[in-house]
Amino acid sequence: MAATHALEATELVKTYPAGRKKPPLRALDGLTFAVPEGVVLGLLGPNGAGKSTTVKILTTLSRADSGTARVAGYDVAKQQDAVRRAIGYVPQKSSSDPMATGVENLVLSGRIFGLSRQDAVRRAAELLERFDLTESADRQVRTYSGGMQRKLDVALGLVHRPRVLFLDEPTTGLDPEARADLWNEVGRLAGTEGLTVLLTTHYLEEADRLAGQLAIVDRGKVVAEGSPEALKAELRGDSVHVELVDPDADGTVQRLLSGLPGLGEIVVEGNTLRARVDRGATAVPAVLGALEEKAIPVSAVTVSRPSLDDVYLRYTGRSFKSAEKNAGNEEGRAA
Ligand SMILES: Nc1ncnc2c1ncn2[C@@H]1O[C@H](COP(=O)(O)OP(=O)(O)OP(=O)(O)O)[C@@H](O)[C@H]1O
Repeated sequence: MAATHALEATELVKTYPAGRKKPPLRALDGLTFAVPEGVVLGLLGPNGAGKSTTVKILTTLSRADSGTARVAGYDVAKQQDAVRRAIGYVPQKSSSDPMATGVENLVLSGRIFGLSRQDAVRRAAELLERFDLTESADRQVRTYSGGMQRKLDVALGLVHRPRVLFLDEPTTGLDPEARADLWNEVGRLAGTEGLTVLLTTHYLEEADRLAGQLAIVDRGKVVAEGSPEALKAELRGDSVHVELVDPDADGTVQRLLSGLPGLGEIVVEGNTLRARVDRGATAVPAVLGALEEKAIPVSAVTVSRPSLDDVYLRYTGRSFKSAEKNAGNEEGRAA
């Protein structure tokens, strides 16, 4: 069945019980997005934003309280078997058997998906080649590096030739080189093989690099959607970041700068001040002058083109870093 969209989520709501006498936690609060075939969709959000809950619903491991979702054209609530056949799922934790070899893991997985022994062996060889693991095919997986294990995990998700692949935080814990290697592999899968990929991540750089389309998730909702380039291009002008020597405890800096012309979206978090300006070259002297006049010491200033962090800030009112930091302490969102 040809799908207009390979992935489609409409107004998904999911609540979890939050314990005695507490209102239920609203993990998804009307989450909506749509992705055409062959695109890498990045679901970007801090811990607790609702990414894993979304993936669980789309892979039929969990049910939404309300709303609908379709994967490869199939309804996740009503056509679960068809959805399961159409998807590959690479969980955060490896599903390979560390005591078995790479090729044994792949062949077993192929057999579970119903391939004949001969087809499973052929598919395993193809995938080992594809992920540059042929030389290590006969070694136990426990001897693999982190990057090799992750590549094998992705290969395991592809054994049955799915149309949509789910990657849950695929590069967490990998060193920069292994991360870049996996980024190349994933980019190739979508680019040359027409696979649709849903990738969850809390790395801004990963989202920027890999996602053809990005959905920024915050508190159970998609707050912004588009290609990373388009989202950044919507923010005109420059970003100014000022590191203050002391935190702006009483809001003096915020008030002071709010009065300056040409400065918008001023956010002060601890020692860091961020603002959007039409032109960095003219705004910086004005900002520094105003701070100096009030004897507020500054340790560093940078001017840059808008980043995804600025996009996040624009739509949520907080920086990505502070949202990550606070995610663990948050009381949760009452339903
Ligand atoms: N089984 C559960 N029972 C109760 N609360 C849950 C359950 N699963 C998730 N939650 C809560 O729902 C919210 C969304 O969680 P979810 O795991 O979807 O977020 P996430 O964006 O994937 O974060 P992470 O990057 O940490 O996996 C969080 O506040 C989380 O604590």
